[in-house]
Amino acid sequence: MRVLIVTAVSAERDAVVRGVGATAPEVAELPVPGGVLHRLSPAPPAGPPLTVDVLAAGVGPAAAAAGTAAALTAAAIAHTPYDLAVSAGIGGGFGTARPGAVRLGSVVVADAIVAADLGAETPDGFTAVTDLGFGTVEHLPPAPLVAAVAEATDAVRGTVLTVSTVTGSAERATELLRRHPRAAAEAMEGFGVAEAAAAQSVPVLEVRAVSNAVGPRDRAAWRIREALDALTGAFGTLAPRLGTWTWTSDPEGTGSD
Ligand SMILES: O=C(O)c1cccc(C(=O)CC[C@H]2O[C@@H](n3cnc4c(=O)[nH]cnc43)[C@H](O)[C@@H]2O)c1
Repeated sequence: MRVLIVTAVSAERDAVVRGVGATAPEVAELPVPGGVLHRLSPAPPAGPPLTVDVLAAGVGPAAAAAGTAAALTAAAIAHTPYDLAVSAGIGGGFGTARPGAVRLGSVVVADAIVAADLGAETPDGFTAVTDLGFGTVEHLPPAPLVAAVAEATDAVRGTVLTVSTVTGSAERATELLRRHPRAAAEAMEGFGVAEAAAAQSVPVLEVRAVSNAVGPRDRAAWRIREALDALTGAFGTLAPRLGTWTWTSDPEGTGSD
């Protein structure tokens, strides 16, 4: 079982490596085009041997897609393809101020990965590329895997939006929630990882630890340290179990929000 975990920045990669490394020391740093894979081999309680590679590919969906594609392709050429690609990092949580909503420091597992700003502005408002007849705006991680990961890590399940611009106003947050009522979090890379994975028929997962509320920009209120610690905790819990879970991918990679 081989798993590729893609983060945006090195602080997120290091948080994931600390979590996975709780049950396995890092065994290698391997160059891939545009980055370095940090390889770990956690011992699963059962099942086949597990290799986990962690890559910081850069901020935004384009960097995420480029880094993921490079790593997946290098592994496929070496006849050691990955079984799963994971987008991981911190993210903004929707409705963090509401009772019962996603809280700072909590973990979100995506049951849908949605490109929220891939489309066109029209006189009638935003139109997704799919409504213009192009491509896709959504990828669905395998439901059994999402359920297993959410249960193991006590995570919230919901749509995770991918945006190229961090939301900075209450109006934008409200508009995103109107279009995506199941949105639990937003980040900037999940859809890029998912597009690259889908191109090679590799299942995808997205795991986010909530560092801030989606809404009016208040960088001083971001709780990055707490979110990185939550990310470490989540991957410490789920990494050794990855090899014990089975899942089937959604061959269409599409669905409704
Ligand atoms: O300043 C630091 O120490 C630091 C440490 C780790 C990560 C960061 C980042 O700024 C990561 C950027 C990354 O975070 C995601 N993110 C977080 N909150 C949001 C949000 O509200 N909306 C969209 N994206 C968010 C995003 O995926 C970025 O790539 C800093």
